[in-house]
Amino acid sequence: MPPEVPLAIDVRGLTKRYGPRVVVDDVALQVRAGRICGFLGPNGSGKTTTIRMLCGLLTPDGGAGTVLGLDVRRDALAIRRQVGYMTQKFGLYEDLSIRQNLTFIARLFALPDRGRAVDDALARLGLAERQHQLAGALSGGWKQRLALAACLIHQPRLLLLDEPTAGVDPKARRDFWDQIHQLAAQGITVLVSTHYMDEAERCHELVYIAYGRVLARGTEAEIVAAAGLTVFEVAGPLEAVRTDALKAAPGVQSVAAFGNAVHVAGRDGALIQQAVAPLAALPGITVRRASANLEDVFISLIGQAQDNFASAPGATKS
Ligand SMILES: Nc1ncnc2c1ncn2[C@@H]1O[C@H](COP(=O)(O)OP(=O)(O)OP(=O)(O)O)[C@@H](O)[C@H]1O
Repeated sequence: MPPEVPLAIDVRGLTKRYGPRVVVDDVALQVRAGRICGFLGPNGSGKTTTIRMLCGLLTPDGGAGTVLGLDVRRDALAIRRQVGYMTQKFGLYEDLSIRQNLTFIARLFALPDRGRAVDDALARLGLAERQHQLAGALSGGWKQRLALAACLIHQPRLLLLDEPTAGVDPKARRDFWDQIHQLAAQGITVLVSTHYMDEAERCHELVYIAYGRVLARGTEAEIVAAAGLTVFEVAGPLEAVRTDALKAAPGVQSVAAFGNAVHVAGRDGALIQQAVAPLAALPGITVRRASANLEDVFISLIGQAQDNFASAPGATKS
């Protein structure tokens, strides 16, 4: 990405406390215009809180920076007008039709030509034919599409999407991601939180947060490389494999099942090899070196974070 592309999000030191608990702790985020940045982390790690500070709905207790060139502390109202925020709950009126929901949002933004803005949003998301259906009667995938239409109606330059595909079927998720990539190609910046690894892989770049702190950032390849994990895949009749013993073995940071295999990962290659070597003697079991994937890395990072932060005063528990 050429450095002359402006930063749509450029914040540092972002911090939020609830009482004695620091739920977002010194977070820095930089996302260039037109990029799709995946925001990952376990439940309760501070993603929603960070997103709400970025769109001006929550005032940070610390930190500074800009969103779309506007001051994240001073210009909250102006930021809100240029940002599309999709919440986890979609925020639709179930007893209004698709069109009525969009008209309502267009009114909230006091858009000058409401009818046209609604028509454009309906057309863009393929909702025109269903415009008179009640939102409450739509399937999860169509609700999600309507929610995306609603957050695009004022033509925002930045989309903040908080777990937009939770509970949505694979076809609808694929359509959604195609749409997100089309929007990014038009120059719209997207910060999207997700728990799905296949969605993380569709992002241009990723930020991983746990206990309110950023633990990893970069492209998928950069994050995997930086983690420096050694991974062995143990496959075969896994009933014979004592995964609890594996988890407790020195140097093992994660043991995760993938279909008929488990991935055993850690940073110390020699220790990992030592842990898995005896398994190769079990009947039908094969042990081979594998490439680390994002999930291996994130499981390993959260394990380290638990050791480092979970017992710290004010730590958030997920
Ligand atoms: N208004 C509030 N008052 C007190 N604590 C809060 C408040 N809002 C959030 N928290 C706490 O802050 C922490 C971070 O919450 P947040 O919703 O930002 O996490 P998240 O990463 O979005 O989680 P999830 O993946 O489950 O959506 C959690 O421990 C949560 O309980």
